[in-house]
Amino acid sequence: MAFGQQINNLQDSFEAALNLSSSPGAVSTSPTQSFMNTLPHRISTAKQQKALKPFSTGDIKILLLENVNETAIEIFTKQGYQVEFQKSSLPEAELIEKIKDVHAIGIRSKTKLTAEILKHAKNLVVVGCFCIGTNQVDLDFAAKQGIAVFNSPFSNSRSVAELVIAEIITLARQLGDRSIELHTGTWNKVSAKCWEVRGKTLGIIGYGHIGSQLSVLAEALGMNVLYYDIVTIMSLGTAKQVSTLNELLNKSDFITCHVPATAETKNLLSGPQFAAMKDGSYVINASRGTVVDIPALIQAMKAGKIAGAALDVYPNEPAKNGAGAFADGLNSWTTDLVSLPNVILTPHIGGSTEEAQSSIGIEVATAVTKYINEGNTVGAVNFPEVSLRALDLDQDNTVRVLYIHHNVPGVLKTVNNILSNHNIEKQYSDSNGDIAYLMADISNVNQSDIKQIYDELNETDYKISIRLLY
Ligand SMILES: NC(=O)C1=CN([C@@H]2O[C@H](COP(=O)(O)OP(=O)(O)OC[C@H]3O[C@@H](n4cnc5c(N)ncnc54)[C@H](O)[C@@H]3O)[C@@H](O)[C@H]2O)C=CC1
Ligand SMILES: O=C(O)C(=O)COP(=O)(O)O
Repeated sequence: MAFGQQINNLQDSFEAALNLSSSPGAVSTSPTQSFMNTLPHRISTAKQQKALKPFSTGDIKILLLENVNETAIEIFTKQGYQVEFQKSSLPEAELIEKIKDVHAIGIRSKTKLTAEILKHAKNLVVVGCFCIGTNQVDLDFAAKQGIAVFNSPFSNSRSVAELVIAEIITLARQLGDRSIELHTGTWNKVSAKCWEVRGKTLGIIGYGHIGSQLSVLAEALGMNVLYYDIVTIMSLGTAKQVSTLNELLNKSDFITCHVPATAETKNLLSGPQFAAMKDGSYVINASRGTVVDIPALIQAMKAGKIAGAALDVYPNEPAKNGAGAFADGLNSWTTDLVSLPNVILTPHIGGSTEEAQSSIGIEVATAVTKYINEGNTVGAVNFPEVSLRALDLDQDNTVRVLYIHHNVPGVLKTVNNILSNHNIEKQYSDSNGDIAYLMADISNVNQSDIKQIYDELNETDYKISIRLLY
């Protein structure tokens, strides 16, 4: 089949690019490591009770939650990692138990990795968010623990944009209501308050990956597009950026949100914003459940101000699929919302297509693997982006030093002094806020040197986490 073949080719090319062959050895530690770690490549900071020995991919444990795509499972399994897969997210207590043991975790939008949970993650080096949003992870806390976080910044943006196009027409033609009526035997052929979308104005809040794709698709349908964003962005097609949210609200027939969940976007659309919209306008939210104040939306709909709404995301979302999962008081307004006409409710499926999930699986699993095997952080969302070309395993006695540290003066001098008896073949260092990351390949290192280098680096005050790959 053409689609399947395309996916396989994509995976092949990713793997070719990665050259995911055997892994170097490694030792590592971080201040949060338990006194006595159980894994061969982790040694205690205080007492080096484990012999330093080459790292084996077979020791790496990965927990995959929320039905992460099989493309990711394949990549991790091929590496020889130990992979545990769960279809849903986990209750907090179970997550804490499981996260204590693993080196990598793969999640989607549902699993919250708060500081409270991450502080139990004694062996964790990397989080893979198999989605776009990363608001579910405490990124700063993770960085301070030396845990890199990766996501897939655009693999599902087209899927979301297409869903929103479908919703615009569905709302304009009241398709949801007509379909429900006919399912229950009622023939209701009406044209009142049903519209073409051609010539109408779409107002996009957040003109990023999704908002800008949507803009192109909407223009192809003959819509005029306005957008509001906190940064100035060049428009695609003939879309126009407006300088205030209010201007967008006043002028648009359809308003759709594509912003991240931040303190600033919480209840971005609430009572005053609904009041500022044109009478009979439509509201769409496929970003995050915090962005639209749903009780205020219900009020505006009951008052006849808003003619329809499509929601894909909610402040509280069920942990797993199943009858009754949404209607059981998870959110106080559910009964009110479902009783309104022309409201489309979808269970956070904006990015849920075969194409998106497959390519997200490949992209994030590839980044996570490159970090575990090579220390490469290109694409990390909470770390400095550092990369050196793959370690040459044929070159004897070469060690890659991965040194994550607090971003303070004097670190390079100290670290290079420690490495100075060896030839530094390559070195790269970068910082991101309080966190900095140094990667160096050094040659002519024997087994006893490895231990000494490790011990000396481990004594430095500003280290967060150290791994030596060989
Ligand atoms: N329903 C679903 O299944 C999915 C939902 N999403 C959500 O959609 C959001 C947007 O995704 P992308 O377009 O890929 O993100 P993006 O980062 O490419 O674009 C977000 C845009 O919002 C702008 N922005 C941020 N704060 C703003 C504010 N206060 N007011 C106006 N604009 C603001 C940014 O400047 C940026 O241009 C994600 O953060 C995620 O939460 C993403 C994928 C799937
Ligand atoms: O990519 C995102 O941010 C999404 O919201 C999609 O989330 P999901 O992978 O469907 O849990």
